[in-house]
Parts: sequence; C-alpha cells; structure tokens
Amino acid sequence: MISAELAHALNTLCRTERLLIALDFDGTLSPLVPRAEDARPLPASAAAFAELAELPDTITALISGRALDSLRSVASPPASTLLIGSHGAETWFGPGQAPLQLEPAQQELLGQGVELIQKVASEHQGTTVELKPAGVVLHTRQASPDVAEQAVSAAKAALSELGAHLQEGKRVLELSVLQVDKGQGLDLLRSISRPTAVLFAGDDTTDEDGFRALSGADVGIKVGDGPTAAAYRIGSVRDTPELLKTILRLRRTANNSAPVM
Ligand SMILES: O=P(O)(O)OC[C@H]1O[C@H](O[C@H]2O[C@H](CO)[C@@H](O)[C@H](O)[C@H]2O)[C@H](O)[C@@H](O)[C@@H]1O
Repeated sequence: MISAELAHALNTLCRTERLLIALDFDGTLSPLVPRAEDARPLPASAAAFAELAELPDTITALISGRALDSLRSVASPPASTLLIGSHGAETWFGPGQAPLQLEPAQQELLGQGVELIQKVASEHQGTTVELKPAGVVLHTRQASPDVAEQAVSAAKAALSELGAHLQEGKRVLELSVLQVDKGQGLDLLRSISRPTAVLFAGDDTTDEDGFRALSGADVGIKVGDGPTAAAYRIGSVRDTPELLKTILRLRRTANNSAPVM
C-alpha cells in the first residue's frame, strides 16, 4: 500500500522535467525465491515498468547485485533500460560497450575466492555458489538456519586473509575483487542520463548505499522491513505493481499538462 506521504512525494517527483527511475531487481521487481535463476518480475510490475520506459523524458534503469548476463536473463528488461550489474562493477548504457575486464591480479584474487567459497559450499549442505565476472556468492537460502550461519562464518574466516571486498545481503555472502556499491552505480546512471530527479527503490542492505547517494528532489523507497536511509517505504515486493502504476499515471498526467513549446 502507498502511504499518503509517499503519494504526495510521488506527485511532486513526477512533475520533474527529466525523471530517472532506477529499481533494484531481487526483492523489488521480483519476489525472493530459493534459486537465483528462477527469479522473475511480477507480471504487473514488468508491464508498468515497460510502459514507463516508453514515456518521454523518463529514463528507466535496473541496478542490481547480479551479473549483467544473469540480470538480463531473469529480468528481460525493456531495450532502452540502462543496466548496472554486479553492484556497479558492470554497466550497460547502449550497444557496443566493452565487457568488464579484470587486471591479472584481480583475476587471480577472484580465482582464490572462488576456490575457497566452493570448498565451504561443498562442506555445508544446501548452500550453493554463484559466479560473477568480478565476484563470487555463497547462497544459503536453501540451507537450514544453523548450517547457513556456520557456512557464512566459515566463509568469512577462510576469506579474511584475501583482502577482497565482502558484503552480505539476504541469505548471501559475496566476495568482490572490485570495491563498488550501488551509490557509485547510481552516480554513474546520473552522469549518463542527466535527470532532474531520481527515484530509487530497493529491499536489501546493499541498496542502502543507493539511498545514501540520493539528495534534493530525489525519492528513495525501501521495500519491506528493516532499518533504512530511504525516506519512504512500501510493505513488500507485492506493493511494487501499485507503486509503478501510480508513477505511470502521475507521469502521464504531468507529461500531458506540460506546456507545448
Ligand atoms: O541487487 P539485487 O538485484 O537485489 O541482487 C541482489 C542479489 O540477488 C540475488 O540473490 C537474492 O535473490 C535470490 C533469488 O530470489 C535469492 O535466492 C537470494 O537469497 C537473494 O539474496 C542474486 O543471486 C545475487 O547475486 C544478488 O547479489
């Protein structure tokens, strides 16, 4: 459900000249599911997001912890949607962009991280490993709570000597050989799309960097429970369709009432 305060903020936001709508994927467009490859956006969210991508002076973006290839395959984003993957390490702003290249030392560090996390996963039932171009993830959603806790502790201990960047999300522990976050990802989106205001919505702790990168006329929306730097909140991913439909309606109204030059 959209609170009166959020409805008021959206009303103001949608009148901005050039609006960037940047959404997290897992837990925001898609419900969280046991296997990462099975995630899909709620159909009503995907439909409203696709319509927003067609509006004038409205830029859509996905900003995800997923690798770009994985994000594309589960999200099937509109063709014009800008993409940030791997928490900001990978970008897609249009055709012809070169893929991420790691330095040899980073490649070696990643190899060591993958080996250590694969060993931990092999010793903890129900845990799985996700590989990314600049990182590796230990998934614990399918493990029992006890085993999940033990696996994360074991992985942290094994990885502590490596000096790589570690971050925790919802039932995931991720090692990255690049120090990036969604705040940097949003800054990149801002510099490429030059919006007059930004809407960013996300559900996970890794989205907090994104909320902290907002300012002025921007609107940050936390999806679900938990402490947040976002100014607004919706109850869960099941409220995202209503959020996007509201933005669509308000943005269409604002576009239609803009003075014709
Ligand atoms: O930034 P996001 O788009 O939210 O990506 C964050 C992580 O999402 C994926 O993991 C999460 O979703 C899975 C599928 O629902 C779920 O099983 C897992 O427990 C969640 O943490 C993805 O697999 C990770 O690589 C992303 O970093």
